[in-house]
Amino acid sequence: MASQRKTWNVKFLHGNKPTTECRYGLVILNQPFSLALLRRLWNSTQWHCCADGGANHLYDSFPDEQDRASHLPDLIKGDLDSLRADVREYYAALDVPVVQDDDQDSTDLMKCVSSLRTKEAAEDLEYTIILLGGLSGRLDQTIHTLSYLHKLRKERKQVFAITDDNIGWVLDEGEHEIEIEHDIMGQTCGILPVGIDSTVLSTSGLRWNLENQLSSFDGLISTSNHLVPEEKTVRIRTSKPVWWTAELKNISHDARQ
Ligand SMILES: Nc1ncnc2c1ncn2[C@@H]1O[C@H](COP(=O)(O)OP(=O)(O)OP(=O)(O)O)[C@@H](O)[C@H]1O
Ligand SMILES: Cc1ncc(C[n+]2csc(CCO)c2C)c(N)n1
Repeated sequence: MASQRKTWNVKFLHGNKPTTECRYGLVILNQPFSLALLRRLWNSTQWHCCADGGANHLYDSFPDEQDRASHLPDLIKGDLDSLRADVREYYAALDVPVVQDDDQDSTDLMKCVSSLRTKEAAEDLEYTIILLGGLSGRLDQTIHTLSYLHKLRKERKQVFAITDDNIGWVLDEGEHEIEIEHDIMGQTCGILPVGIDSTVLSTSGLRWNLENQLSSFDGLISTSNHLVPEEKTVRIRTSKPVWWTAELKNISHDARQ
């Protein structure tokens, strides 16, 4: 097993501006999301990109024109089969780059990440990627998200997928410390052996912990596990990459929205 230990914090869920040394990129996918979640993730990221029809959701999120115009994405990219004509015209008129890539062997999500790679190479920086959406809805797209983040772990330090219900990401083989934001995360969580034959898991900080236990799609899977209110850190050791997911609390009644 690799001897790396990684620390994860998800403070960006609070919607605060990131500190200058961290770079965050938001990729808005073609899925419904709450305005409350969008605002938080928008505020905590420096680069904003819409995957094709993701721009429709961004546009529709802001009925107020001033609000809409102050949330312009840096890029809209995809094969553009989902982007509405009125949305395209609106953003193009405000000089948002709308890039059509007709490749039918890659998804619009992949096309956005490809543009971020180019930007990163120019800036000599790595961005933490936050996907808004991708964990529910169409099963083929959902599995694509699970698979794509599994692959991206080999080239990137941090990629998160976030919906109104969940946050999830891939824990590569090794040791992980996850800082829990109890005010935002709900109690339910899971460790999912997706894309691997099996893994050996040890955990602490959960309601039901594992101690060198084999987990596989065909066997034990830790679903419906619970975070413990007293525990600020969850530790997970895994011999193969796994998906970690935690439920999010409903933030749409937040006073700031
Ligand atoms: N129903 C969905 N469930 C989960 N993720 C989705 C869903 N629809 C879209 N996405 C995500 O949003 C991105 C942009 O959406 P878009 O509808 O433009 O997809 P696409 O890549 O053109 O795929 P398709 O042609 O199969 O719809 C997708 O690449 C995918 O990551
Ligand atoms: C084996 C195989 N299966 C499906 C597709 C179709 N496809 C995959 S990504 C994509 C773009 C979606 O915007 C499309 C149409 C393919 N090319 N190859």
